[in-house]
Amino acid sequence: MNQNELKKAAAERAVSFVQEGRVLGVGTGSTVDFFIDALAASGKKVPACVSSSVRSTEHLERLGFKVLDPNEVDEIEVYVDGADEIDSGFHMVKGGGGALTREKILASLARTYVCIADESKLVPVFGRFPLPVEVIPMAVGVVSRQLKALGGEPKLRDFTTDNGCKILDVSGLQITDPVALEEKINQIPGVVTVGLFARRGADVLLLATADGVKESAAL
Ligand SMILES: O=C[C@H](O)[C@H](O)[C@H](O)COP(=O)(O)O
Repeated sequence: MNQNELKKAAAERAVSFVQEGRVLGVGTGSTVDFFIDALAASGKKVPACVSSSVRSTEHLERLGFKVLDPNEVDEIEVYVDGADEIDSGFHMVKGGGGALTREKILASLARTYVCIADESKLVPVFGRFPLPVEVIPMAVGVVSRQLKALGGEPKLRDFTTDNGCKILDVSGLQITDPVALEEKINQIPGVVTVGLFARRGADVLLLATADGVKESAAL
């Protein structure tokens, strides 16, 4: 199976976690695109979704789903999203698609976070994928200097987020304590969100491997 087939397999398995009659949280990315298609094909009755990006909202609406503003929702039963890297503690690096801030907001509203990924995303230690940091545009310079002081090499992505902000992709960081680093980077003035999801990681991991989709729950 190639990587897209694995992503699709994980996405299709996630449909079984969707609770009919409850608002569903939907993340962003190529794996989530497969999930949205699989959900539509399943015929499951979802009264409404909340989405972490314009891209996913448009995809959902095209397939006939109602999408609510998160301000209209107090809690999401299940949130389905992908990851760029995930470790054995179900912490994640996210933001390859630039949707990290809205993803973190939806994750905070969710009772159950279901992460869907192919096996290449499971890592012993974060760092292979550059860490995305969403930044207020006028703070790109100052935040870059602070990230360099932490040992990182920030690179400005040629991209503007749905929130009108910029993204610094930071390589070279030693991410041995994801919870501590998430807090530290979030405290830099000008940072909107760091793409480390450590304080609130996933609850369920659906990891697609050559031997099938492996399902595990956080301890
Ligand atoms: O901003 C995007 C998200 O964090 C995605 O969940 C992440 O980049 C994984 O994307 P993909 O499913 O395309 O590998």
